[in-house]
Amino acid sequence: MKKKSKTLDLELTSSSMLIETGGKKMKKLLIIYYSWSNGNTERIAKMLQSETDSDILKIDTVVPYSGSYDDVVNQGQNEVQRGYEPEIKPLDINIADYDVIAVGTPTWWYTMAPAVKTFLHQQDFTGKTVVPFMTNGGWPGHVIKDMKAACKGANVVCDMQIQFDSTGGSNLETPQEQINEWIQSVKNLL
Ligand SMILES: Cc1cc2nc3c(=O)[nH]c(=O)nc-3n(C[C@H](O)[C@H](O)[C@H](O)COP(=O)(O)O)c2cc1C
Repeated sequence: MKKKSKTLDLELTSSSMLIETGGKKMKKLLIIYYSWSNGNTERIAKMLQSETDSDILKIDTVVPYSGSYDDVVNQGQNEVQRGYEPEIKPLDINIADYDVIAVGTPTWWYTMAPAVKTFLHQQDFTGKTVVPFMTNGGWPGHVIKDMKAACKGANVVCDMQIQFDSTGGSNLETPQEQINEWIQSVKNLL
């Protein structure tokens, strides 16, 4: 008797959950990004967050980059050339808890920022859907190709390149309409 009512409880819970989600089980989205210069990549990450039911997290290096913009451009070049992967701060999430992981990076010397490379190489993406997005100043290089190669096992979809101004500033060049279309395509995955 006791066992039967427990089963009924469970059935009621799952059917009310289905009603809440319009009869469709929603997939869980994590947005994780690195952003250094002006918060350009963070801006895009937050646009996606504002339109989705998602968790969002920023990647930080243990040792912060310091000096002038040009100092960091030079340091970044050196790190990219060496394939250096800086240590990143521990992340308060487990990607196993998510179905779709959107990963954002600025372009650093035609590839992803080194901190994002560290992150991608730390994870097991088997069975996950990964949405790579990047910002750049007009020289996108091979960021998306490199991100795809770094998250082995993932189903990589809806990749997006967003251009800001060529002086390394925060003026958005990609039309907002294109970004909205991309956000809609990510929503369609959920
Ligand atoms: C170290 C470094 C290297 C960069 N290399 C490139 C590049 O190869 N191609 C490009 O288009 N922009 C490059 N940029 C510009 C940034 O990708 C662009 O401004 C980006 O939107 C910054 O994003 P954030 O504000 O989120 O850091 C570089 C910037 C830095 C700091």
